[in-house]
Amino acid sequence: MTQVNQTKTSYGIFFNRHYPTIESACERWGLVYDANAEFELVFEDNILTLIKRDEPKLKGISVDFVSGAVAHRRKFGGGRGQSIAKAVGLKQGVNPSVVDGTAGLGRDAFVLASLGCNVTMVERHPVVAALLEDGLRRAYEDAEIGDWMRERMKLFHGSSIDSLADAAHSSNTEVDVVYLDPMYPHREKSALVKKEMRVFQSLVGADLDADGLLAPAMALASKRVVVKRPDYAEDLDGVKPSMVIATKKNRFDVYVRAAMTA
Ligand SMILES: C[S@@+](CC[C@H](N)C(=O)[O-])C[C@H]1O[C@@H](n2cnc3c(N)ncnc32)[C@H](O)[C@@H]1O
Repeated sequence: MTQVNQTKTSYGIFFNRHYPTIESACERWGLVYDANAEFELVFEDNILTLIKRDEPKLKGISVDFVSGAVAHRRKFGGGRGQSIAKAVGLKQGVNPSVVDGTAGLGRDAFVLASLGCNVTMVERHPVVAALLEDGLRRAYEDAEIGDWMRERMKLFHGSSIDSLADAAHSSNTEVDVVYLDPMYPHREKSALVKKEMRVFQSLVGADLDADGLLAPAMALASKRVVVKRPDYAEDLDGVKPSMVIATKKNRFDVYVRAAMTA
């Protein structure tokens, strides 16, 4: 079962209008046919893929939790010793519930879910949400990971700035951690940015309103807010974190509200 809450928006995209599967996916996500659109969605080998039409040599983007890089990381990536696991406060006997307020391609959310967290992903871009829904569909059906994926990973389509604040007002269910990884304006020349990231970045752009995420995240999270930033970035909304966990190129800024208990 795909667990998706949909908000209708309208976004122009190119796709094959004679292919019912892709037509219905586009209709579901409010993606309207545009012959001159910069991006194309294709559905091949049971996978929805995004292609940048003026750079056909760049690999398309799709969400694949079953095989490829994220599956490899699940098996060999260092488990709860990883920096992201420490940042959200995963320790023996503690499986925090997490809202990932900037889901993107769901990689960080998947790492956390595979380590035992219940993760609700929030994504506002309709094309990214469509790719995530497709990745979840295949993962939910998979013999190896399907059972726990259906239990632990959900998708919500909408803006976190509104939905986190709404959830905080009306919440009966406790959210331990809000995780944020907004797109940061890249300082490297675009040719140096990894090819796949280039397609993704040109699709979603820089999240210039990211500072507005911190206050609703702090209102919702009962234990902590974790913000992933490039090492050279300033603090989100100018607010100093309680602690910082540094990795090679990034850091996790942790805003602690309460101790993490089982
Ligand atoms: C850098 S990507 C996140 C990558 C993700 N951590 C991963 O591991 O794949 C940022 C994503 O957050 C989304 N986003 C930014 N601001 C948002 C908001 N206020 N509400 C919902 N989604 C948001 C963007 O559309 C983009 O897809």
